[in-house]
Amino acid sequence: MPAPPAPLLVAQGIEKTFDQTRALAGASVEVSAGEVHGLLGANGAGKSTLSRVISGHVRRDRGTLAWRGAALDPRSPRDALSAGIAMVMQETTLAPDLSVLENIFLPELAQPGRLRPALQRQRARDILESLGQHAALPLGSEVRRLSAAQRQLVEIAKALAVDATLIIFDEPTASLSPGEVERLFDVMTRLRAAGRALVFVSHRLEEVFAVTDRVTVMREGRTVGGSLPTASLSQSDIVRLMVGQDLGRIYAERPAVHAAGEPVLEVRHLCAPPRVRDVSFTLHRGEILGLGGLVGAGRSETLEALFGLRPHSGGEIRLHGKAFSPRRPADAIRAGIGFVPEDRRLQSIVPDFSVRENLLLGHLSAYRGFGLGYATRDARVAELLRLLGLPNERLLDANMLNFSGGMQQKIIIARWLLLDPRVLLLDEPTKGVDIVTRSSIYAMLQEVADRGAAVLVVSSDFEELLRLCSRIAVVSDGATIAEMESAVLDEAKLTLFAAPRSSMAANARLLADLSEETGGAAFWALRDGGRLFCLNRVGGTGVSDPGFVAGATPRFEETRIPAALRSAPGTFVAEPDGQRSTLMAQVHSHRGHDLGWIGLTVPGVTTPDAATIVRRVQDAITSNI
Ligand SMILES: Nc1ncnc2c1ncn2[C@@H]1O[C@H](COP(=O)(O)OP(=O)(O)OP(=O)(O)O)[C@@H](O)[C@H]1O
Repeated sequence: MPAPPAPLLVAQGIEKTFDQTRALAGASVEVSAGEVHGLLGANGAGKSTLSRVISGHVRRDRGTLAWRGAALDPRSPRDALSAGIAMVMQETTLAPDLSVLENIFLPELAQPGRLRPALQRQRARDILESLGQHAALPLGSEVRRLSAAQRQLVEIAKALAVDATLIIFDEPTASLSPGEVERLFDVMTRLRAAGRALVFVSHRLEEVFAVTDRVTVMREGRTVGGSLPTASLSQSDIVRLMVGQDLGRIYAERPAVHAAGEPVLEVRHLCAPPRVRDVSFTLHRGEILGLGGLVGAGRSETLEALFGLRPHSGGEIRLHGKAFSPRRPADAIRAGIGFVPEDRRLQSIVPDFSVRENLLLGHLSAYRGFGLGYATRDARVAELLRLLGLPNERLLDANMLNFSGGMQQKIIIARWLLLDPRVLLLDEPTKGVDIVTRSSIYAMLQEVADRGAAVLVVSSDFEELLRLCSRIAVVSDGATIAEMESAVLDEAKLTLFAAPRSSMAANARLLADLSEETGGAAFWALRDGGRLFCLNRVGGTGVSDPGFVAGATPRFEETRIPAALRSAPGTFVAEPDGQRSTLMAQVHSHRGHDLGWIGLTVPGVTTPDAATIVRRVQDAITSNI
């Protein structure tokens, strides 16, 4: 990479204290045009505060800011915006009732002399075009109807409408699924190529390596490594800078073959409108089961229905073999179910309460005084302190807000552990949590499962699902479409299963058309080492396995590996029976994920035409996923 040009922004020795908390104690960062600069650090290191100082949301106490070589002193976000600095926050600041277009041009700065609506529309289209996202946003749609990823795109377009040169992204990937993350990275890469400077805050180190050019690492409010080229660093270099010590393995070793205990929670065809249509899975004693899928697929709503927060209108839930229909959370808690929701701040913590009070909250709501005796309870609290890595019992009386997001999350999980739950439901348990805390949360969950609880984890982080969970059930558009051992899955296969129903149905139709045109049998298969799993097979008579079309669970069956795949992929190869030949062609998603193979078995001798048709289907599938 060529040496970056003179820095656009230089922040030096920034200090900031909130009440008692010293958030920044000498933080510095330099950002140049045309780079993606990672801002890293453990929870509470001061990344957000530094970002907010630069973008005018927070006033610094001490230190200097320079922008294009001149002193900068933003007193408000508007000041920073007029200099060309914008921030895309974790919680978007959009007006939900206004349209996409109205939001993009909401800042007065974006409307010099007030652009006429037609011009606004054209300008918004140009901006989205420059991001390669012209089709991604309906300009007239109300922002409340958009997905998290679309709202983020509106924020970016809003920054570009005022021609921001520096855009700070504060944990932009926390609520996105892998495909959406890649799309965001594509947008960021285009912004960088256009000469803009980007600051990227993230706890996911694989993302940092994927998208940043340089990184600045913070610890306890200070910069401990400034503008280091990402390519010169390893993951352990970064962790060492972040926490001052090495971190062992992040994920505990999963047993290769899961010895499942008896079923604890059996969910059959659960329907909980509007999102959950047909969710089925079985959760066993002592296992960690993942519920994977895209944001909006209905996973959180499934957990809410199981915890009595959302009524279900159909299907069956069985707990320890008995029908279970919770009407309110207290029903679920009494039945031994704990729930860690996605939004810590809104749904979980009581900010003004102490850690002790927050810990005991589940206990109180479940038992109203008839639970554990004081002595037992205090002994359990002491044990939990050890599990939490809290050094000092006095911290129990500290206010919850004194702790970083990661520590708050551990306290919320511990709240449920105090009740010895038989089932623990967790929604995105490591969202916004740094790598060190994440690793201790994984260890906590493993310990809970080892003690015999059944753990159900919703996560959009596919790597986390694959490494933490022994099995994964994938939900797509409100229905489970696969439930299998993590060992036979990888990120690409999860991506394939999680794809929206509409694109999978379109793919099944493509296979059906292929069968019809060639008079053969088309199928889609995934290779796993020496085995081939057939996903859906479409025979000459039409769709024989209607899985993806009808919304039923597709059979995911092991099949023999055709000669075509063993000897010459991409060409027709005669089958051993001498009657048929098969062609196997690899399919990728448009983002390059390996999606396995499509195969076509045709009677007799083949014509080159069939191969051309296969290629057409292959391309069509690629653009669908
Ligand atoms: N408005 C505020 N009032 C009081 N304390 C605050 C405020 N904002 C931040 N802090 C505290 O300042 C410290 C640094 O917080 P900051 O959010 O900047 O860290 P961070 O590195 O962005 O953390 P995370 O990765 O968890 O987002 C933390 O101890 C936090 O509790």
